[in-house]
Amino acid sequence: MSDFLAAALQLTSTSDIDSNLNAAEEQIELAARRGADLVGLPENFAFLGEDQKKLKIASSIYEKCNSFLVTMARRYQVVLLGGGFPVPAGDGIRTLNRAELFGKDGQSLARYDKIHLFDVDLPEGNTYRESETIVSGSESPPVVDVPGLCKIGLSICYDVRFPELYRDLVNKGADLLMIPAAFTAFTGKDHWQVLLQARAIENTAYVVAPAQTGRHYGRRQSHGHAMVIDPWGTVLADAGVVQGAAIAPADKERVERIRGQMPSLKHRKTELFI
Ligand SMILES: O=C(O)CNC(=O)[C@H](CS)NC(=O)CCC(=O)C(=O)O
Repeated sequence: MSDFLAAALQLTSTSDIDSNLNAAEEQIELAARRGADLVGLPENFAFLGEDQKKLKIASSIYEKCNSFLVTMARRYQVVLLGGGFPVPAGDGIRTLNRAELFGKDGQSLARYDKIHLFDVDLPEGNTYRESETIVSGSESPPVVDVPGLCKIGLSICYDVRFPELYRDLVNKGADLLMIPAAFTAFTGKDHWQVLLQARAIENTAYVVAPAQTGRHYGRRQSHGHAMVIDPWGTVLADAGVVQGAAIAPADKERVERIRGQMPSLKHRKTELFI
């Protein structure tokens, strides 16, 4: 039996760091009490506010996130993903947007700096220019074999639209794909669940997708629906639109079983494609 419970947490983060971290701890504790071994926090869990404010206090957000994640992993004995937090980029202005996985002892297991930046003008009027405040990561995301769980691959939010990133994670052995997000309400209603299920089905892998939900500041509103999806593409848990968690069992053997039933990864003709 190598079953474990995976929790995709859902938050409504604002520009108030302390209250965001308190809300995050509350959900981590609830998930741990329900028996979760793997717990994911969404993108922007510690701060979701105006870009200029974020840049001004970036190093303090980073310090707080780092010690928070180490403390929470140890306190609640969970493998914990900080799904996206700013890390000063070294140019004194912008930041990296980092996801980092911590073990139960608080050790850092893997980290990933978001590659694909959300520079999009949405038809509803909102404009996003992530590259104005964030430097793109320069390395493909990692896969880490977490003892007692499975091989976990990292990604962040907008990455979900780039299937080649997940194919790379699966080529590196991933059984489970972490997709922490702050998906917009506008794109989320049409794209979020479809994209997540597609990534799960085409890679025959679990998807654990923590999410932001509701109104954060100004017109910024997130879609919610944090999810756990199995390697067949079935949604095992959906957090709806309130703060909380989607919690469901994951199991390495189930990945192998479903890859046996639907061996599409084995039928690839990679030699025909660039
Ligand atoms: O703003 C920050 O502080 C940090 N970054 C985010 O929240 C990012 C960029 S605005 N959000 C997304 O990538 C949403 C993608 C999305 O919604 C889609 O692909 O449709």
